[in-house]
Amino acid sequence: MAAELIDGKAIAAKVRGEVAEKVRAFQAAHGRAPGLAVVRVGHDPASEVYVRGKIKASGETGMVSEEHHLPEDASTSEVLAAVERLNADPKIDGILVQLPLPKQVDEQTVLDAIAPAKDVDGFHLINAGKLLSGRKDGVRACTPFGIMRLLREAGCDPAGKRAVVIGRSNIVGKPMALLLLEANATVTVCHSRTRDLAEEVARADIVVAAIGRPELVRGAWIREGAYVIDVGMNRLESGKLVGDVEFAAAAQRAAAITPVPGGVGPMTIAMLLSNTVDAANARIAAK
Ligand SMILES: Nc1nc2c(c(=O)[nH]1)N[C@@H](CN(C=O)c1ccc(C(=O)N[C@@H](CCC(=O)O)C(=O)O)cc1)CN2
Ligand SMILES: [Mg+2]
Repeated sequence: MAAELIDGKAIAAKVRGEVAEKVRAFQAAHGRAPGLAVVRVGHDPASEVYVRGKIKASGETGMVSEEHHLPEDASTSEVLAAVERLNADPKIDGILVQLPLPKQVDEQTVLDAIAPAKDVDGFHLINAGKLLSGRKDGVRACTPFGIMRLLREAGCDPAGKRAVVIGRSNIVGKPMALLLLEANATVTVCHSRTRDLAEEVARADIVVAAIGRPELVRGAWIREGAYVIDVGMNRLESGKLVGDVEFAAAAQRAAAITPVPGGVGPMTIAMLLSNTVDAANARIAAK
């Protein structure tokens, strides 16, 4: 393997250390720890694991966290009522609603009900709009924000580079493209209808794959010396977890690449904690 491995686990541990330092300072100044509330609806097994990870990691930084679990058949109004209670709770600085939600729940209505100042996932329309309009005071979505940190730690300055983002979801692809643009990259967003994905990828100095198709991005497409970030998490029938990039072949050509697992995933949780302590400080400053 020629490429440097971008170790998301190690970088996430470093971010958590920085967050713990900020939590100590917050506690000393305000006599309480920042508070995070996680709303989980139903019994999605992966969500159970991720939420447990979020609660555990927040506790390890010294934050206070609580999980609010609603039944599988909860209505949009019931989820909204839980969010409203948390919006009004002065001990809570950050709220997130774990996705996906059961199909009867209107996801965007729920996300837009979270007070923007407590929206530590950065999915509220106001925070998405602030990112779009170049405002620095909004909350940035955790996965793309974590990827910007991974690139920085790998020594990649996106300014002037060609970046290709594969995937156009609201939680990864679109905010990723905007963060790369903010960092002065020349950004192309590709998706399932892109005519020649191989050609687009071959031109890219930075590739962010977030399309959810196992090993769609072939190693031979990667430009020599590119930075490759794999957001994909695809569980094969064999039980093996693979990304959206053909890892071994891509690593022969890339300058640096993230593994799956142990790349982007751990950063999502670390950046959530970072957003929460920042939200706690911003709420105090706004009083
Ligand atoms: N409200 C939110 N919902 C969801 C988000 C989100 O950011 N906010 N992102 C994903 C799930 N997610 C966090 O919530 C998440 C996914 C994966 C990982 C992770 O560390 N993955 C491991 C591999 C895990 C495995 O073996 O299955 C890794 O990549 O190393 C962390 C967080 C959707 N929902
Ligand atoms: Mg729905």
